[in-house]
Amino acid sequence: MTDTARLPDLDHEHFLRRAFAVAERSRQAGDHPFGCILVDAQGEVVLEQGNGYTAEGGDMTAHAERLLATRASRKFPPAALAACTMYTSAEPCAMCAGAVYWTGIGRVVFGQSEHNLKEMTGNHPENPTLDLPCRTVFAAGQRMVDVIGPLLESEAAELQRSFWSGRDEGGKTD
Ligand SMILES: Nc1nc2[nH]cnc2c(=O)[nH]1
Repeated sequence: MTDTARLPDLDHEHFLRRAFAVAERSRQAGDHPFGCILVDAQGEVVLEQGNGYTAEGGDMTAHAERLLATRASRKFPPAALAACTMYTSAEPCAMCAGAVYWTGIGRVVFGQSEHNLKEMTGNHPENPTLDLPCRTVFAAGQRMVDVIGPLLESEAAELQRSFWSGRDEGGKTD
C-alpha cells in the first residue's frame, strides 16, 4: 500500500489551475482540451502533458494522463512516484486510471468528473466518454491511489464548453 503520509501538503487549487492552463494550450495547439501535470514530493512540477489526439496522428488512446503516466514511468521509479501527485483537468478515464495505477503515482487530483464530462461530449466519435469513476478502478488494485476531486469543477468544465458541440464529427478517413 502507498503510505499516504508521504504525500506532501500541496496547494491543490493552484496546481489544478496549472493543469487547466496546459489543457487550454492543448486546445490552442489543435488537440482536445485536456491537460495534466505531475508534482513531486518537494512541490516541483516535474512533467506536464496535454492531450495528444491530433499530435499523435488521431490516436484515441493519447489522453493527457496516459501519455504523462508513460513518460513518468520511464523517468522515475515507483518509489519516487508514490510521493507524486497528478493534477488533471478532467477525471482519468478507466484506461488512464489503469496507467496511473501501474506507474505507482500516489495521488490524483482532478477538476471535472467523468460523469459531468459525458454530459458535454455525449457520444462524440473522438470522445465517447467512459462514465466510470477512477476511484472504482483504483479500488480494484492492490495498492492505494489517493483521489481528490471533483475540484473547481465549473472552471474545469469551461475548458470543454462549446468545444465538442462545435467539433466536426467527420473523424478520420483511413
Ligand atoms: N481525462 C481525459 N479525458 C479525455 N477524453 C479524451 N481525451 C482525454 C484526455 O486527455 N483526458
